[in-house]
Amino acid sequence: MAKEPVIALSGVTAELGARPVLRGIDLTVGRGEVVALLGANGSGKSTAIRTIVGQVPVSDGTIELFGTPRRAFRDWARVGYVPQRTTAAGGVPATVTEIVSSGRLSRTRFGVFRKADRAAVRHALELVGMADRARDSVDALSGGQHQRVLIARALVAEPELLIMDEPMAGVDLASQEVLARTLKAQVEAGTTVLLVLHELGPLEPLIDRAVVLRDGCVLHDGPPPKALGQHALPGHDHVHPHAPAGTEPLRTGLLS
Ligand SMILES: Nc1ncnc2c1ncn2[C@@H]1O[C@H](COP(=O)(O)OP(=O)(O)OP(=O)(O)O)[C@@H](O)[C@H]1O
Repeated sequence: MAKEPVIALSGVTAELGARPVLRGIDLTVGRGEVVALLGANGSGKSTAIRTIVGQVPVSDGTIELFGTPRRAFRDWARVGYVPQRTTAAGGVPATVTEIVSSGRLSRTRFGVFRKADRAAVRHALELVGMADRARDSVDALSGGQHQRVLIARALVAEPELLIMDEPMAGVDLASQEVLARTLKAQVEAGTTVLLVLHELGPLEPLIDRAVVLRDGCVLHDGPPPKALGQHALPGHDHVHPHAPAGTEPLRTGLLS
């Protein structure tokens, strides 16, 4: 790859419990690239990105971030992470501003917020269209609004690399549009993006490359599938509407 790799996984294996979940993953994301990680439920997509951010230990292989072995990497302010959506506050009452501010701590000195940090929080909330909800409790938000707050939290440190786990899952259409627009602006500004998706959907125009996992292995690494959504991918269980009743699903896709 001509571009400097921002993420480089080589032969990565990982187990959860006794179960092998990643079985030798190679994955490179170059600077400025937008890579979608696709695959059926349970294929290991979340686990793959959780190894990158250090939440799942690796039993073999290597991971580098910005050319540095993950274990030695300390510059986490360069990385924005949006986990698979759960309640950010976990039942603890927190305001939208508090959640987003927590993403800025890595840029502060000893956690002291200066004017520029407060401006960054405001700006991140504006980017995702949530500035008018800044003082609200996150408990009062819809799923889509919640997701916008998590994305603002990831953007507020102005990361060079964004890693997102299913950012569009359970998100209403209005929020999907806001998120697609926000992401487009980030990509145009040169941010590198690795994101888990179930289908390309509204983000399709932004995706440079798709990596498809099956059973913890890379099945495809190349241009995103054309005819969009899951139908384009081999492994998709697909019954043709005109197929005779009782026909076995045609296994053409990767996603099911
Ligand atoms: N904490 C855990 N302990 C044991 N097994 C787990 C754990 N978390 C996930 N797994 C298993 O690991 C496999 C991969 O899970 P992972 O969440 O990485 O898949 P995924 O491709 O992201 O799926 P989804 O699209 O459903 O999020 C699955 O079979 C899952 O059941």
